[in-house]
Amino acid sequence: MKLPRTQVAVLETASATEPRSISAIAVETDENETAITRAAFELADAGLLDVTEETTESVTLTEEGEQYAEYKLPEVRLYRAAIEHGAEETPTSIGELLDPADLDGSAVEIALSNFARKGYGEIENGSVSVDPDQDPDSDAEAAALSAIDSDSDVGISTDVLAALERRELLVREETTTRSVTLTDDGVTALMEGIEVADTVGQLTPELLASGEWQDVDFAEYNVEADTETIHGGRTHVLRRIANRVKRVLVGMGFNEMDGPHVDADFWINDALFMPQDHPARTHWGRFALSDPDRIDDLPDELVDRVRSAHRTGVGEESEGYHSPWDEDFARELALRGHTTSLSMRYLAGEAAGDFEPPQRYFSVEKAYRNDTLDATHLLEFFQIEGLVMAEKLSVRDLMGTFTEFYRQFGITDIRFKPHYNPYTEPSFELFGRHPTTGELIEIGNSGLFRPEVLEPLGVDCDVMAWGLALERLAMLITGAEDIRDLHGTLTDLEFLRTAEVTY
Ligand SMILES: N[C@@H](Cc1ccccc1)C(=O)O
Repeated sequence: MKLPRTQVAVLETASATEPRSISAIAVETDENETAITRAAFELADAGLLDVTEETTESVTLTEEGEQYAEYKLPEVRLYRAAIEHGAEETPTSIGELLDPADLDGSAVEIALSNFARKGYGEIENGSVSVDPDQDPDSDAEAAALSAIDSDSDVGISTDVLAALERRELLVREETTTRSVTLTDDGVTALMEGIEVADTVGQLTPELLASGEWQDVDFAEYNVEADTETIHGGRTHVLRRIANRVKRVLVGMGFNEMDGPHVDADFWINDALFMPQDHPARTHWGRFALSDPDRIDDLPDELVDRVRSAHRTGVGEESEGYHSPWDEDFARELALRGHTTSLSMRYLAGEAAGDFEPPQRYFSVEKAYRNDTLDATHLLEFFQIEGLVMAEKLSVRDLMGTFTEFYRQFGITDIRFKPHYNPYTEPSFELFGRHPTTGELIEIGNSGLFRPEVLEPLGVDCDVMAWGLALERLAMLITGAEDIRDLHGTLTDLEFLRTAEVTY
């Protein structure tokens, strides 16, 4: 025999000798009672099961009933107080009895009417007289209340129950309990073996046309079943953080710079007073372009001033490198190794017109380095470039700006380490504490531009600047321990899907 799953479960849980309640079966089979009830009636129709119904009454005290169970009925309290006051001899005014009987408000009315109803005495013209032969200890209503209160509501007469119900001291409820017992046919069926019938997942035209739909068991929806997680489109973690960085910097009064990814070495390095034999300028460090491999249009006057800064320095105390300076090299094209090339173009008045202080600029753009790929280095990464041009700037301004910037991302533990850059003096590297490893990781580099950079550009005030790594900021924000989880060819999609960006 083949039966739907729930029916099989009911049959297997039912007994032939002892009625079992639907709710017990529901608990045991881990099904809901409605499904079990339906299955039980279907089995009863098939003659495999007997279903019996038993109606039981449950009685519960109302709040007032509970109160009286604890503090006695108002009429009983009135009777006791009256006896103590000697009201069996002389009628006592009600007023005098209220306090000793602990009655007030509506309880007074309740006490008086029930006192009279139960024949505890008489009330006339505001005075109470009692019948000394009454015994409130055997008050049936009081006894019933305490019996119900202590859950032993056996043997309470229906009259008393009705009276207490009228007084709204209790509520009566009828509950129907259904129990099942296996019939002989049920037992036989079980012994012969019952299989779980296949369930139909979808109603088809064929099922309808053949009438078969009436006999099949439809699968129930399981709204708690595990389902495949569907990942909707989502802005990349890094892009989200980049957007946030931009908003923060705009909020701090900065404008956004842009410029070429491929640029002349002049803007990437020479304008920055980077000696032409600096290791970062060798073919190991940079991605050079071969076609075209150089540009012609450089601002001639600036080229001359930069050449002279490199060769002999600027002003009185600056020396320069006293080495040859090759203009051809300065015209060579490469992917920018940092976005400080943009700062140079802006400071030179090349990009945003006349550049008078005060100015604040930033960019969140890609830089390219021929580094060795590892957990903290990528060949291309995003730099958060920034510059502030103003009359009087100090290291304090630099630190204050970083403190404020990182604070917006909830990062408060940042460290400054004196550093060397050919183009800034003083220079500082920045470190932040990784949230999961606890290690200090380098998050940026900064400083105040040297006169050898500023003078050729025609800038005669202070300029502080920095390059912060967006990916390192992202590591601090997301807890990523490997930069390659965030971007590159090995990104961990699961990490990106679930990464929490908190700030
Ligand atoms: N260009 C530097 C960052 C920097 C920019 C401006 C001033 C000082 C430092 C780097 O890539 O590390």
